[in-house]
Amino acid sequence: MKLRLGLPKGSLQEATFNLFKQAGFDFTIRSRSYFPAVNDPELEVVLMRAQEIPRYVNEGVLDAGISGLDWILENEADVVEVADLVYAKSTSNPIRLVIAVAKDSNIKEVSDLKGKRIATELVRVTQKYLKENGVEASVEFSYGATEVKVPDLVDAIADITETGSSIKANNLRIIATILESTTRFHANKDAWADPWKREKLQNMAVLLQGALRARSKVGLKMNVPGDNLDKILDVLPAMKQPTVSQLVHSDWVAVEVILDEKQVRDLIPALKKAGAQDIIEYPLKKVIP
Ligand SMILES: Nc1ncnc2c1ncn2[C@@H]1O[C@H](COP(=O)(O)OP(=O)(O)OP(=O)(O)O)[C@@H](O)[C@H]1O
Ligand SMILES: O=P(O)(O)OC[C@H]1O[C@H](OP(=O)(O)OP(=O)(O)O)[C@H](O)[C@@H]1O
Ligand SMILES: [Mg+2]
Repeated sequence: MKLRLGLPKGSLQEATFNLFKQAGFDFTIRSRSYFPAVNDPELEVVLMRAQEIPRYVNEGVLDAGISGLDWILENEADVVEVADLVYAKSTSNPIRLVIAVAKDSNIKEVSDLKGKRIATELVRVTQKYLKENGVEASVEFSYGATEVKVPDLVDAIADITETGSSIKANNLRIIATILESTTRFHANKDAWADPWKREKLQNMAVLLQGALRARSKVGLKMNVPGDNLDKILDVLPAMKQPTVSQLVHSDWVAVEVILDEKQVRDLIPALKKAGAQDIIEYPLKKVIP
């Protein structure tokens, strides 16, 4: 038995391949081939556009796939969400589908879009949003490079923003957020109903989530004179349960803890001050609660 999996070409490709690698799935792409080789004989992988993956998952051509929530909604794909994977092209944050206008435009809010022209790759999602807000406007499909169409070709755009640099570079101003979107590991309903496929999907989800969770965390290990242990435990973040082990032939102990990487910069000097020595920090590949 094999699970047929669609992975995105384009914006999400590199980040997706990196995440899968960290999760233990290694892909090799031969040039121009859309069928990467993978080190898991239970997987059959197809590279496709993110726009189309939810549709093919919905239709059962693929058992499962990776794409953004934006394209799942745009395709009105009735799929099972196996895992919400919070990563995008260049960050680990959700992205936003926003409506933007030229900086000096007199369009200030959604109601000002009445009778205006809006270009977007996500026509249905945009139309639905305008309808919910009681605004009648003309929404036209854009193949991409949408930002450059304002103000000469259209009055506004609905486009993805991640770092904000495209909005800034094109002198645009955001007037509304239609949707926050993250990357979704989603499956076909019949595939989900198949016990073997469901278990495979769930196992993959654990590994993928574990890999993502590990990215913001590190391990910290140190040696501490037994007398200083209480002081050290006071410094360490309260909700953590450090592992304390006795060093052989010594009254020193080793303390080990997993914590958010962003805490480490303040913590290491404090630990040193409290008497810790031989402090090491190491990266983690997976964290499974
Ligand atoms: N920074 C980003 N810019 C655009 N899309 C992003 C970004 N980060 C994540 N995504 C997600 O990637 C998918 C975009 O893929 P899509 O195939 O529409 O375009 P693309 O990969 O950017 O290709 P193209 O270069 O033709 O625009 C969407 O689901 C979107 O949510
Ligand atoms: O906020 P930012 O980090 O700048 O990212 C958002 C930009 O990235 C995407 O463009 P893409 O590279 O897919 O090109 P496209 O416009 O041709 O789709 C998206 O459509 C925005 O233009
Ligand atoms: Mg794009």
